[in-house]
Amino acid sequence: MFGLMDGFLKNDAVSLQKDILDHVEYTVARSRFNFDDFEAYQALAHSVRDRLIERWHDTHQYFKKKDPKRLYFLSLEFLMGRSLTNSVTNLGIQDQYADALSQLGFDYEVLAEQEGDAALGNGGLARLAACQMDSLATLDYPAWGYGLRYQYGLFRQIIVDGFQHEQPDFWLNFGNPWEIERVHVSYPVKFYGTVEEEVLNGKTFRVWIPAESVEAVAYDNPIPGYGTRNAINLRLWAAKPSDQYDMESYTTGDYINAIVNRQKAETISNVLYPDDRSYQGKELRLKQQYFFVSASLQDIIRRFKDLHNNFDEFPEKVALQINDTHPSIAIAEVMRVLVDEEHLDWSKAWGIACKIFSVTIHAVQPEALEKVPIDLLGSVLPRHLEIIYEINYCLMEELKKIFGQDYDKLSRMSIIEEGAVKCIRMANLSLACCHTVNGVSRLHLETLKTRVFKDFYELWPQKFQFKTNGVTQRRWIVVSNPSLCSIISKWLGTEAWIRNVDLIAGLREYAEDPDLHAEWKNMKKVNKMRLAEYIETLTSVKVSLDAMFDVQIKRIHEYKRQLLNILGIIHRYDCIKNMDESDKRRVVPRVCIIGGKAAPGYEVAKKIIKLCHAVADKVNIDPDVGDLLKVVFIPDYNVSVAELVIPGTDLSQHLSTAGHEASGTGCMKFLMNGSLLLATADGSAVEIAEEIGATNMFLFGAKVDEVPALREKGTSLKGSLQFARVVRMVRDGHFGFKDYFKSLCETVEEGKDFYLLGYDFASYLEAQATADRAFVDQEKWTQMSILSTAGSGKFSSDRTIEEYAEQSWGIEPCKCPF
Ligand SMILES: CCc1ccc([C@H](C)CC(=O)N[C@@H]2O[C@H](CO)[C@@H](O)[C@H](O)[C@H]2O)cc1
Repeated sequence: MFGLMDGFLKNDAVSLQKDILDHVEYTVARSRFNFDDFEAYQALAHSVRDRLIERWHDTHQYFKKKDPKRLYFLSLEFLMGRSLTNSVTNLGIQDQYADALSQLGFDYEVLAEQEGDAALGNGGLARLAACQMDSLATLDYPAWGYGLRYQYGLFRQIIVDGFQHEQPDFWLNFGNPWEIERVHVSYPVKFYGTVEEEVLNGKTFRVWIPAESVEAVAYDNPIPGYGTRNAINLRLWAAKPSDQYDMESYTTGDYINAIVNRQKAETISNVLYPDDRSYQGKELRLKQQYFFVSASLQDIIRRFKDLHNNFDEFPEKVALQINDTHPSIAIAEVMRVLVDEEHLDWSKAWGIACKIFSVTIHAVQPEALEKVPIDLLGSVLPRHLEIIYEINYCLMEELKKIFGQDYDKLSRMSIIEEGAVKCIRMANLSLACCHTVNGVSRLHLETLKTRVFKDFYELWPQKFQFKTNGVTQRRWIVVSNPSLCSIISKWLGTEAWIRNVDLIAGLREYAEDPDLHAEWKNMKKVNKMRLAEYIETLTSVKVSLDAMFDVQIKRIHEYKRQLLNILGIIHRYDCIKNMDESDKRRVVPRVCIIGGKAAPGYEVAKKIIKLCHAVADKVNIDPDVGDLLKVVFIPDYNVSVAELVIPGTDLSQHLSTAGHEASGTGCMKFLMNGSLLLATADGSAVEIAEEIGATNMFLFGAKVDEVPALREKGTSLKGSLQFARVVRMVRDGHFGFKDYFKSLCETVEEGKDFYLLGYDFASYLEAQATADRAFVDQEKWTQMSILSTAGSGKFSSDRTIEEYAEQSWGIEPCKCPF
């Protein structure tokens, strides 16, 4: 029903052809008789964009009419990936487009490959934000996403002789059909300067006299919901020189300098920080955070004031979600605007701030929590520093009333961190203000309650909640695994699961059905063939489809223990080398696939990437091993690569030391696609085991409450003999680069093995052996695979968003009727 008649634009194949050819001629400006695949893609994208814009307009007209409470989702990162196929799928016109294009002599898949990824983020946090936008739109919530329009996304990973090199990702080179530049939606953002005292009818006010102004211009990215007319907005800000010419240099003919200064302004939003580890207190990073926060709040308050003139109503109309502490300067900015510009008194303003803000923390390691040096904040945002001091003063006064002279606790809870470099603890600022503090899995919240934010939890237990992460089944099944999508719809007898994924549990009753098994195995084979072709094209390694495709794809981090995976591979290789032919016949062939980017300055992570290549170079050419074991590092891992690798995976690995992965979302995508999980009981894996049954996955390793004691043990903690042997092989140069890998081996030496690779190695090998045995019985494996998909419903971002809407944001669906 929906999709055929779409506003004014028709979606029958002939109309689509006409629109595409019109865009070839009038938008891409190529003759309709001579254009290449990329130009065809651009024209196709613009014809889809037209249909998104119609829905965007209708949705926002309707929101304006209904004036519902809106959610504003502030995130410094959105990892959107490609938009074309996701958009036509959510518009429900994929088939019409495929027909229209084939009649024009084009293959839809070929054109879809022309699109580059929008990689405006690092990893989990960023992709989660993108999945959540898809669910917010599909569930008809009146929501806006706000972020930065980086000109350079996450670097391209180029591998040269096994080493990672970073290449700038200038993704806007050929323009971006998925955005609409809103030249009229722009706001000045101020920086630096001083704060003066001003008296106004007897009342003294603090007035910020900024020294620099940069213009923020909006770029709108329509986000279509699936199976609804609603399309919400992701508004990304780009910095432009403000039109206030500094006439001074202009008149002195120092024209060039004037232009250079103007250009300097633009750099604020230019590049994404590629580091998802610790916060380095960089000035540009702080300016990026304040730039998008200030522009977003000016936009939000302008929209509120269009229909309201009393800030008492603000909390009823606005919910502000900050994605980790990166946008938490927004708290000080709201106080500045309400007190300095709207002249509300402090406590009233604070009351409003505490009603509108909620935060989600995505990290476990205290060092990932942001601390801004006071000098830096004082120079870039002098008035905000004053406000944060005032907020901290009120907090300390409140705590003194409760905890008296317990100065240790007061100094732990203070927003101001004394010490060599006095800092602002952005997490404590967020906790002091936000009405809800969310963890991203049940286990993560326990860690926040008992370790990271213990003091605050004891003071405000009601603020602490968890919203277990989720992923959108639209992109991660319907778009990336169409053959699985049709199997599910066929056996459930409906497509309703795409909007209501709890229905997917209906597959359970067919988990042993031989016909479903046959279709399921064929689906996996088709996806493995696609992956095998991709691997051969990229790495010229030929892999056998009968092998188990074993995958670990995520950012490279010591706590994610890609090194444990590689040491496990070396063990497997070593065993095969020492086998006789009869033993070899019982070996379950494996293709071990690893992929992920290392933060440019993260040396240990880069060594792990090199070691993976060094092992691959040795194993893949070893005649004694042949097809029994292949090792592949997939370069430049990103959203589109994940969409290709995940459907073709038999076994996925999630090896974080228990207590270190806040949630993990890759595991959920593998689960939805019927790949079995080999994992530690960490983050969301614990909840996955509850949903599908621990016997349908391969759990191993120390449990979260065992880790601290094991670490205490230090040198007395003996790794297994096998572990010592494989580390020795690396140290002795078995894979070359002896000196280069020395420090890497030292990270897992007894007494220094912080992430417990040695301790967990034995149970890891056991879990791997159990997986081997399970894989031999293909019917058993297929049943476990079907039960994995059937148990994945909980891990849809739709469930996550519904929980946030009901328990944190207090927003209701607002479905555009026409
Ligand atoms: C300041 C630099 C920086 C940038 C990004 C981050 C992110 C919080 C890191 C991140 O992506 N965390 C991941 O978030 C996912 C979504 O909630 C979780 O599933 C992962 O467990 C968590 O590591 C930390 C530090």
